[in-house]
Amino acid sequence: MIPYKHEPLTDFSNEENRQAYEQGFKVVKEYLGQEIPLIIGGERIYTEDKMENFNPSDREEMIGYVSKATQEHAEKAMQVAQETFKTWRKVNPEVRADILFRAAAIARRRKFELSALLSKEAGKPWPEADADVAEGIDFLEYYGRQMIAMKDGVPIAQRPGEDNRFNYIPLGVGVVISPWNFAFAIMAGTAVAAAVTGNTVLLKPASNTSVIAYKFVELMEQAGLPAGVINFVPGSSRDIGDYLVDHPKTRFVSFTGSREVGVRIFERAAKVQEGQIWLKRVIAEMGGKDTIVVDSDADLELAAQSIVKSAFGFSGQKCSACSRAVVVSDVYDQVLDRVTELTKELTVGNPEDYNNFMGPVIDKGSYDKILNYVEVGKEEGRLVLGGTGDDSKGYFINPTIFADLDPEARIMKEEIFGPVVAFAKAKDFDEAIDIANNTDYGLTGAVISNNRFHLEKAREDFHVGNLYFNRGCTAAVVGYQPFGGFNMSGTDSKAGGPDYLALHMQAKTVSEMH
Ligand SMILES: NC(=O)c1ccc[n+]([C@@H]2O[C@H](COP(=O)([O-])OP(=O)(O)OC[C@H]3O[C@@H](n4cnc5c(N)ncnc54)[C@H](O)[C@@H]3O)[C@@H](O)[C@H]2O)c1
Ligand SMILES: N[C@@H](CCC=O)C(=O)O
Repeated sequence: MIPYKHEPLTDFSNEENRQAYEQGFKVVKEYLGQEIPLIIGGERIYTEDKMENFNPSDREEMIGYVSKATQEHAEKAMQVAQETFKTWRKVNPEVRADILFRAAAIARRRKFELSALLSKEAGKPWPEADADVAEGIDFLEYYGRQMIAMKDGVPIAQRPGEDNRFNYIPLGVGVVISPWNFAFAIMAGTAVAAAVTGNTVLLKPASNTSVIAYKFVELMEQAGLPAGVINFVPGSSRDIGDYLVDHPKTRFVSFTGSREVGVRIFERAAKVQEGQIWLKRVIAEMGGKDTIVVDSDADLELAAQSIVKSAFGFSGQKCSACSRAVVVSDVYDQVLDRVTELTKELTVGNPEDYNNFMGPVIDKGSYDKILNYVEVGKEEGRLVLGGTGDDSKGYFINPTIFADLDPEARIMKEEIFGPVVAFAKAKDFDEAIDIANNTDYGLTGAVISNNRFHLEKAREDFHVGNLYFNRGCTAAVVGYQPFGGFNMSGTDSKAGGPDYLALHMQAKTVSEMH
């Protein structure tokens, strides 16, 4: 088996690749507006009540009509998953890994279709969609290899006449709850991390992006995943969210999403339900309020480029997005002016057009929430650019820059999850790091500096799970920059990292006396 290497991103300056993406749209158009079933134990179940998934760039275009799981369906899926676990847990880890490798190959062959679907269902510009699919392929390749590496456990101390073994075994039935913003990568990564380690899964994707999740479960079946290992239960979190989390047979919950929901899940999962014989494990990857710090001795062009790309890529709808720029005062105006200049060049429009850098935000709820924060920003700071939106056809918000914020301002502390960046001035580098650390989160951050001692200070004191030097604060690559945050950014797990699969297993010691 060749060593892991991340999936290369597509070069869209190449005409052939652009044509392949356009062809991807043609393939997607063949199944737009399809009815999407639940998948429980391999059985397709179509429900009367459905979610209407629309294109956030053009809400008249329906992506699919997705069946909604009820608590009865969730219960059926739980029973199927428990039964399947009895056999799946005993399948050779190398066989489980082979399924992931085959799934990666299938996804690679279909990557333009999958990316085109993300452009439609999640409003992702081509490069962002391509990166999302590439990351999903990376998770499949990386976790497959990780499982093989862990299959024989860890050597432990031995004594004459004794054979001591330390092996990892699966946990049981996992509820995997995924977000809409990395609708392929995170949904696929969290589901296969649970499955490849021998668990069975109830997958509840975000409602906005359930069609790509369905396509993924189909793809896993094509790769040979047995029925009942991943059960697809899209639906309203109001109807089945608590039910899945509270269920006494739920052994663990792997959640990626907002702080608010993550805290709710963490609290509910802590309660031992009637008939429950374990403490549920919760793996949570939550929100962020991420900062790029710019030092006085720094490449200011790099700083400006990094802020713009990290703040406005995918309309800032990333937990890793740069929503705060903290700049040392003697270079503040220069950096702010350059960021403003670069931002004016960004194109906003339907992401099906390759030339658009930014597409829409995901839905009306997000649109209204972000514009509400714009009004807050106008009270707290100086609006330098943007602050407007257009929801006549889709949910488009222009890239927005606020300046001269107090470090304690709301738009400096609360996750907006949109194309809004707030600038604050620091009197020196030490103060900049203090401001960077003043949120409840601890996900990503970046420092743009040529001062080695300042970088080393940041390495020690800038309290985020993913810290980057002299680059932007988004775009962790699986296996190279394991991803996950501190404090209210989650349970300190690191997706795409060497210890991630262990979170889905438990260690067993067996000692034989000869
Ligand atoms: N840390 C990370 O790696 C990471 C990655 C992506 C997104 N996020 C965060 O996710 C948020 C954006 O994603 P979102 O809008 O999908 O988040 P969300 O919390 O609204 O929803 C996430 C998932 O939880 C489900 N859900 C909602 N309420 C639930 C409940 N009561 N019980 C069970 N499930 C429930 C949703 O249906 C969805 O599938 C942002 O805060 C972002 O920072 C974090
Ligand atoms: N892992 C992604 C962020 C995921 C959250 O939305 C990145 O590193 O930019």
